[in-house]
Amino acid sequence: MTAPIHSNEAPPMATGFKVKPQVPQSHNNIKVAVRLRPLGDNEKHDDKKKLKNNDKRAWIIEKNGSMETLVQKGHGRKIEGRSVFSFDQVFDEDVKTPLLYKSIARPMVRSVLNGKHATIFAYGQTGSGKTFTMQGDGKAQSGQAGIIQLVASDLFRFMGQGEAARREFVVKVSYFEIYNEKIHDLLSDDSLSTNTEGIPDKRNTSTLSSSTDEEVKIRTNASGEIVMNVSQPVVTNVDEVLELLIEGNTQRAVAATDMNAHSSRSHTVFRLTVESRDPDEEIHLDGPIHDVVRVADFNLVDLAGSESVKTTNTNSAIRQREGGTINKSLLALTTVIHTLSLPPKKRPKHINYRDSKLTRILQPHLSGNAEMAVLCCASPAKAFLEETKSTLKFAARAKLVEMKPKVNEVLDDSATIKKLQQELLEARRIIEELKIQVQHSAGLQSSSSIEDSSDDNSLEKADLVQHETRSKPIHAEDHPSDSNDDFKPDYLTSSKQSYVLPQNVEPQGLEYQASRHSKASLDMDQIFLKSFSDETATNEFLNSSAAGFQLDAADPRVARKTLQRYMGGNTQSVGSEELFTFSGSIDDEDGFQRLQSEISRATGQEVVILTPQRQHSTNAMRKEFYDIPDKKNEVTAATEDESVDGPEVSYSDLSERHGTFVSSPETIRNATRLGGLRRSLSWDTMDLNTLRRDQVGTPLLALQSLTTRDSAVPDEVIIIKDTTSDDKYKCLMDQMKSAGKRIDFLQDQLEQSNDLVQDAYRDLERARLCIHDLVQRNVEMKDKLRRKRREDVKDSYERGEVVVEQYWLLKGSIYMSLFFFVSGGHELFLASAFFVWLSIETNLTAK
Ligand SMILES: Nc1ncnc2c1ncn2[C@@H]1O[C@H](COP(=O)(O)OP(=O)(O)OP(=O)(O)O)[C@@H](O)[C@H]1O
Repeated sequence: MTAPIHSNEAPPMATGFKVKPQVPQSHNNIKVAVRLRPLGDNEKHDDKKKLKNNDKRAWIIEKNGSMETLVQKGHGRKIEGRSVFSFDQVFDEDVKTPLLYKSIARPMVRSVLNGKHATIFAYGQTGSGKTFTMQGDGKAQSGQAGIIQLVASDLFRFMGQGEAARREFVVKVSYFEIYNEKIHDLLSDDSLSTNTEGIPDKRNTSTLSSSTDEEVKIRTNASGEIVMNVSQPVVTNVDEVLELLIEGNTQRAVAATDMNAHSSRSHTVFRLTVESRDPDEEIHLDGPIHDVVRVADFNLVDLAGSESVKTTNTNSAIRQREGGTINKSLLALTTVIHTLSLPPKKRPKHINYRDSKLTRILQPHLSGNAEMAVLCCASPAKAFLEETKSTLKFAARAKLVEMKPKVNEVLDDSATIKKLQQELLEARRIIEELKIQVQHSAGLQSSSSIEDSSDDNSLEKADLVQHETRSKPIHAEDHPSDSNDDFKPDYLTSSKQSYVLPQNVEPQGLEYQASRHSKASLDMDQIFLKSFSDETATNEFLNSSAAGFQLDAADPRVARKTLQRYMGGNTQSVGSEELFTFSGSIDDEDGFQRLQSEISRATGQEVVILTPQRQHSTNAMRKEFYDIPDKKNEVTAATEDESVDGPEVSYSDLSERHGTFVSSPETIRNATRLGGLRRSLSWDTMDLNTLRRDQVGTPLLALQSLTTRDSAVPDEVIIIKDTTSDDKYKCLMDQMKSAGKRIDFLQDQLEQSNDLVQDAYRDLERARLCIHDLVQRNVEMKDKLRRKRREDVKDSYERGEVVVEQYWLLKGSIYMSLFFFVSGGHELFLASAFFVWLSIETNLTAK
């Protein structure tokens, strides 16, 4: 065994060498460690000079502060970056992988569990020990674990420790290689074969590239992430991870070269994707709850060895081609690393990650959002001095690259699904509600159109309404027997009776039959609901909520409160003086029996009235609507402060104002006891109370809810109109109301048109001012123009005068000079010629 050349001593003074590491000590830089492998057998024996092992080595390791340094042996000048290289750690051949793992990779495992990406890649010349470092000796049952095995083991171990123990984890594995610039999924079903030993198969790489594996495509998704369609089995323990590693290895492109009997001819990426969520942590976005999920990838990259043709099998064209693409992609990696290592100011904006598949895949991590470590494997042998130097130079460059890993959190997929499902349900619910409303308003419209058709005679109109309603009784003949195929409601189909109503008893709108445990929904078309209360407030309330209840109450507040409480139910009035005379409490079974027989006698039909189930319903209702706990077995009595209907002024007051009074049995009982209400009828229809809060105000839904009730449901219910109701008054009220609305509308219109007129007037004013302004400016401009023109004319005139004068002077001078010339006055001729010349000259210069 070679003695470790790992010295903590100060560097030899003789060399005068002082290590000044250029490597920044930033915590966030790529971690770089160098691992020297033991001398190979051929390196030991191949030494013709019969040197001792120590002498065959080209490097010694020295410690310098926090850095470790590789110093080239016997090199005269010690220059950092040439013969001296400093790194975080340098491991000599005696150091076992677990030690290396502990100081370099273990902290990264914890980071990945916390949601940070991480990448470790093994770099170095072919045969330098990259695969050995990453995968150990590749055997399943061997003690020589590699980084991948150790990472997997710690990953699952740390999950159960500390903070991580609170979280839920999902681990997925993908394993792919880049061979001849093509990506192959090593875990895809069709590519797997079994090799229990896990030794990389010496797959005949001559056939590999052809067609055995389908090439995996890289694409960028909508959110800018790089995605590949590789298999990602979920693993739950370290054994499963190792099985996949072994399975994948059977597919790796490996071949024997002169340098390495199992030389990797491809770059491989073993990726552990760790997703985790804290079950207690959730956020609310637009209502629904979302889990926050941390997703981190741990890339364990075993690069193919950088190689020169001389050291590998040069005879094979395939090997040479492989070597070419390997070197090309390693060059791309080196270029990217080099660019990233430049100071920000010198760094180009665009980095060519797309130059190779390797850099493209590693781009998200290389670009900074990851913890990264480079394990540079090298041979200490003198024979590979240049190759090792090249590796160390790469390592030194990598050391300069700064990383900024962050925790990667996303919204849970399943939460997204949940959200969509909720949205779908909500949409369905809204559609159902809308359908019901449409059907309901269609019913109301048909009635109101009849009403509207006769404005003059409201009594006639009321008759029409009655006739319309009467003409559509719900009989068994209209609704053939129920079947599971069509969902015709039981209570619409089970009646075997037809109604022959007495003249003075008219069904007013709502007519239906119900039977217990009906499973179908109501046919909404058949239902016509109308309010005939003489309480304005109540009417308003009922109309606005499209409910079909009749209710009399002295105090509108009481009415409203009662309605709110009973909205899901069916509070109806049967209070006809002519028809029924009923006194005494009706909240007992006897009372109802008697009432029932009264109505039956009057109508000639057998009628079952809803039984109150008073205590149960009240308690349920208390709970549901008011959040008041059950008052077990307590009969609620109406008091001044708390009655079923809310606070009331006095019962005698009620009786004075309403000879016929409908309210809860309790109110009636108490009122009767006080002697105020002689002929009052009332019953509860608690069975029709809504099941849910959102059904309040939607009687049809409430009726539907009958179908799901376990409690006794009446077989038949007939709503009977009190013939004493003043339809005329009601119609007038309606008309008044609509007239009021119309007045309001016209008032609005008037106000709006007032506004419009005012706006138009303001605009007109503005336009007038503008025109005035323009006219003013026009006049001013014209004035200016006139003045200017006058001045110009004057100027030109003046200039013209000068020219005329000059012209005549010149002409005169010429004639004179001619005269003097002819007359022989030469001196005078010369003088006049000079004058001509002078005036011409002056004129020219002036121009
Ligand atoms: N630190 C080490 N201790 C013991 N043996 C080692 C060590 N490093 C490498 N080896 C051995 O050296 C040989 C070559 O190693 P390995 O296959 O890991 O090289 P490589 O860098 O992956 O080469 P290539 O790039 O060609 O795939 C293997 O037989 C391996 O067992």
